[in-house]
Amino acid sequence: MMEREKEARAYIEEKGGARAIHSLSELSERLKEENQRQNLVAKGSLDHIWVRHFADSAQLLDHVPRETKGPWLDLGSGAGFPGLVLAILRPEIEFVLIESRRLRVEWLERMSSELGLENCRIEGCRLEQVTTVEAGIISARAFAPLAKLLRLSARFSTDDTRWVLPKGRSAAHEVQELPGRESKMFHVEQSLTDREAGIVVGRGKVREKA
Ligand SMILES: C[S@@+](CC[C@H](N)C(=O)[O-])C[C@H]1O[C@@H](n2cnc3c(N)ncnc32)[C@H](O)[C@@H]1O
Repeated sequence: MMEREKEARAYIEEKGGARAIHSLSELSERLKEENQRQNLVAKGSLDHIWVRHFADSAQLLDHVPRETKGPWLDLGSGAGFPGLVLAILRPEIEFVLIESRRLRVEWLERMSSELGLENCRIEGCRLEQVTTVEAGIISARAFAPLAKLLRLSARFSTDDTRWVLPKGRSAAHEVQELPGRESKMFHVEQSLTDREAGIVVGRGKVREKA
C-alpha cells in the first residue's frame, strides 16, 4: 500500500522518469493555486496530492498492456484525474478528456497547453454530445455509478476496448449488480493508494442497452 508522498513520487518516476516528475510538480503547484478559485479537489487532499491524485491516477497503467493503442477517453476529468496525469506519462497515446463544467474545461485547456501536452485534447461538453469514436481505452474516476457509466459510454467501445474504472469501496458490489454478460466482462483489482478501494478492469464491447 502506498501511503507516503515520497513513495508515490518514486512510483511515478519509475513510470515516467524525471520529465514526468517535473510536469507533475508544476501541476501540483498550479492545482493548489487554482483550488482557491474553484473547488477542483477536496481541500484535505491538497497535502497528499502525489498519493491521492497522481499515483491514484498513474496506477491505472498497471492494468493496461503497454502495446494498447488509443484514443484513451477519460470521462468527467474534472481537475484532470486521471486524464492529465496519464497524458503526461504516456505521450505516445492520444488522450481525449471529456468535461462539461466550463471553469474546469478552461483549467484543463490551460494546463494541457502550459505542460505542452500535444497528445491531449479537451472535449468541453457533456459526454452525451461527444461524437462517437472507437476508444482503445476508457477511464473514469468518480464519474457515475458503474451501470450508468457503461450505458453512457457503450457507443465508444469495441471488442478490444480496455476499461479502467477506479470505483472506491463499492467496486465489487457494482460489478455484481451488472447484467450477466457484463458482470463476467469485468473484475476488480485492488487499489495501491487506498486499501479499501477497487479498480474495475475489463475488456470488450458494452451494449448500449443491457
Ligand atoms: C466528481 S467529479 C470527478 C472528477 C475527476 N475525475 C476526479 O476524480 O477528480 C465528476 C466530474 O464529471 C463531470 N461530469 C459529470 N457528468 C458529466 C457528463 N455527462 N459529461 C461530461 N462531464 C460530466 C463533472 O463536471 C465533474 O467535473
